[in-house]
Amino acid sequence: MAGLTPMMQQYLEIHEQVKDAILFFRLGDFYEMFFDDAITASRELEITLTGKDCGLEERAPMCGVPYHASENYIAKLIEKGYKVAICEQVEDPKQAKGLVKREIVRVISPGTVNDGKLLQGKNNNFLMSIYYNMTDFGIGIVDVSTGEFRTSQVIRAKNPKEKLLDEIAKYKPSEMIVNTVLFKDKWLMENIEKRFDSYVNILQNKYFNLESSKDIIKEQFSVYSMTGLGIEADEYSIRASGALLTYLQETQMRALSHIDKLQRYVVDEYMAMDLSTRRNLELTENMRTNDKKGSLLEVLDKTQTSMGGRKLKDWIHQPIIDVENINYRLDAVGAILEDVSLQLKLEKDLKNIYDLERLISKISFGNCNGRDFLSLKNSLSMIPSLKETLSSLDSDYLQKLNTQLDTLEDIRDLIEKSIHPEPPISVKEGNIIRSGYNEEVDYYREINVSGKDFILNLENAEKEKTGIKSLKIKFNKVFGYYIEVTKTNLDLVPENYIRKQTLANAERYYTEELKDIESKILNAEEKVIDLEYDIFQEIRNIVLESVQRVKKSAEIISIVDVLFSFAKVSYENNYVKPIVYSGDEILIYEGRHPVVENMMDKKDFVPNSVSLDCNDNRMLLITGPNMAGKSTFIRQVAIITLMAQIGCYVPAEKAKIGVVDRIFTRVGASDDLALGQSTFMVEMSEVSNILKNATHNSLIILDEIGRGTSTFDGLSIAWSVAEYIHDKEIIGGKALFATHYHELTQLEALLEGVKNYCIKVQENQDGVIFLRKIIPGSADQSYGIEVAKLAGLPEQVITRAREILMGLESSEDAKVPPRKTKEPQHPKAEVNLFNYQDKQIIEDLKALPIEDMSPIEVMNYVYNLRKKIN
Ligand SMILES: Nc1ncnc2c1ncn2[C@@H]1O[C@H](COP(=O)(O)OP(=O)(O)OP(=O)(O)O)[C@@H](O)[C@H]1O
Repeated sequence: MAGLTPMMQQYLEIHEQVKDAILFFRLGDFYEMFFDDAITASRELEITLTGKDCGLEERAPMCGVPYHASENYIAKLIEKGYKVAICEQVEDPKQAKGLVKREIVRVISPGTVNDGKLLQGKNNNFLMSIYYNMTDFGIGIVDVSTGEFRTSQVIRAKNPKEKLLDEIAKYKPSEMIVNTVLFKDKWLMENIEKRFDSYVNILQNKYFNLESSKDIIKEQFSVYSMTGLGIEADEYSIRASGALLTYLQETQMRALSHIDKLQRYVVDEYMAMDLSTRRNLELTENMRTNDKKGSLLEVLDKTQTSMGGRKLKDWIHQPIIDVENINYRLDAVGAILEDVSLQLKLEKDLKNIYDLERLISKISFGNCNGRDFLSLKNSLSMIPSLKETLSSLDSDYLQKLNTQLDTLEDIRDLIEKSIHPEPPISVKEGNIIRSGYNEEVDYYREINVSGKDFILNLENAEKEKTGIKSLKIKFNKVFGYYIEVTKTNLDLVPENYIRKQTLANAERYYTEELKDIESKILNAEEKVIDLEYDIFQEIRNIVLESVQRVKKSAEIISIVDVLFSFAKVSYENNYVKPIVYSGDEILIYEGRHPVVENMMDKKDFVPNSVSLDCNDNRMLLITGPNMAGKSTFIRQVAIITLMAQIGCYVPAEKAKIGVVDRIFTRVGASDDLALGQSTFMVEMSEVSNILKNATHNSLIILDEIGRGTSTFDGLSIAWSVAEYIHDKEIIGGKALFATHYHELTQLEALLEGVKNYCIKVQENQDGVIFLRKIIPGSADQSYGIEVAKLAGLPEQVITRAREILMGLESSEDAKVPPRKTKEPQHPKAEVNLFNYQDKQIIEDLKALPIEDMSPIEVMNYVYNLRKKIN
């Protein structure tokens, strides 16, 4: 723009490259923002907005943040959903003639944060790309902070949209990139945007181009063809991965060398779960607070390393279905459990290992310092001991892992002998290379040290020579070394002193000798800092050649850590090894809910057994009063099954688990008002998803479906859903069905696979006592009023409710009995429950051949009747 200052012109030109980001423009010790960015940033970060002369009549709005504190500010903007482009000075401002060269070095978006404040407390930070074409899809996922890159594809799935949502739910990425076909799919986009708190970028088709994707994949992973990665036949994986890499290259600018391995996985090799099942079972987050507290993850997480913590979360979200692999894991847990002293030793070894995955990516990115190298060395030093422990454990899996575990002694020794034991934070301050590693560094350091001694000696000599006792040799950045003499001693100053500066009370001088020493010292100081920096970079490059080895060891350590965690939690909570096999049965003897149990005194939790199969016991109908423990029981069956399938021992006395391919849950009123749907609508969509996707091998958990609508509608729906799931021709999977509709218990007599169970309560004169024990049969009462009493409803309301209930249960025409209290303001208490007077209806009802009618016919009749009387 004409009239603009050159710097402002440069600013605008650079901003053109990243129009959608806030540009952090490096100016000395600050990042400055101008124009609209400044207005946005000052508002969002609550920092002062000023103005800068930009060559135009009006000053440009401007605000800035100090470089050293920028991480916090960037974190804040990313959290609020902005992208930030970092623009650095690429030449030394002191050396530059005219305008300093600047360029964007990185664009940070929610999915590409690699370290710093935003990652604190976060287990992962996924960026996901999706290539979707209505029937198939491919995905690529990367955790930029560790460099882990995965890809998969699903071809001609029965319900590709649901399957895609399941995969997104597995990772809950911070950011997604999607192709235009997906963007145009209104239903999918709406669900993605509403269900996931993710930043969505729509990329043009060229990003997903097959040929250019292959090229960029080959380049990134150093392979000659897709065969080397095992994805030659996976067109959709290639497209999604290609787009992901292109996007990363465009935004990250700097080397992505830490992303060096592509992991292909097959979606169907894992148990599938949709987002609401993950939420309902509170796998990694508590449903109400959205944090780890109160989740299965919290109970199982005894990992000692951050890598192990991430791996555990990954395993919980991806239970496996391969029986052999599950048993491999279970045997390993057993081996660790068997020997308590080895378990303790393992804990100690693991505890001292830092996050190798993040350390190595920090080193790849170049934002590392001497302390990171020391952490790396200290962690690697633990590997020999870890190997020794593993070799004593009697498990094929652990032995296999141990043989693959590289001790990386060469790297450890290199760091040991080269890096200073107490390096500073900055790599440009010196003191980063250990003495004795490099002769040149030692030589200059010696000059530096002895030079400072020379200065002291010179100071003493000059004091003696001149007789000025207060004479001092000092140093400052502007003048270097100088001799300072107070005004009272000026007459003693010898002739060879050359004046440098006059102060109010003193004069400053230098001598030829002082200058000589100074130049030696300063040169040596500068030299050694530069030299140390170069050597540090050389060491970094050597370490980088072993990135793959470090990552492999990190992966193994993370797996060992999870297995250790399973053993520790099983030991502390008395979990047992389940028998996992590929049959139909789920038999749990005296099972417990791991999270509910953990929240109370353990002895107070009442264990319960279950027997499910795909024949006579394929649908268990659980009735029982409110608060009896129905939801806890049915969820615990799902959680125990899931725990077994991730390779963990289970909270029970005995368990035999036939692996399931999916767990479905429809639990309680998880109304999603944010989704703009009513409670009932959400419930029905979830049920619909179950009915469309469940198979013979699925485990289905239904908690009070139909509750969100009128009793008859709800009962009819619950009834027909139960029939549909029970039907072997359609689904025939294993199901647990908790309900308050006592009418449903009639199904036991009608369908061969249905069994009734209820939860025992005891009555006494004060109300009910919950025994929490599940027994065969159906509950006779719902005890809703007793529970309401326990909840503290006023006595008057409770007494009146009992009266009404008795009236409803006893009187033929179900009238609400009159109130005994006199409350004149209110309408008369005598209300006809159904408000029907029509004698004919009563006659019809009396004549109804109810014994010959099926329950559905009865319900339809009642339903129509209700319509009539309304
Ligand atoms: N087996 C058990 N042992 C001990 N306490 C239990 C057990 N099961 C459940 N509880 C306790 O009872 C509370 C209520 O359980 P839950 O929500 O499962 O009941 P519910 O029958 O589903 O109730 P509602 O029908 O009102 O939803 C739980 O929060 C837990 O504290």
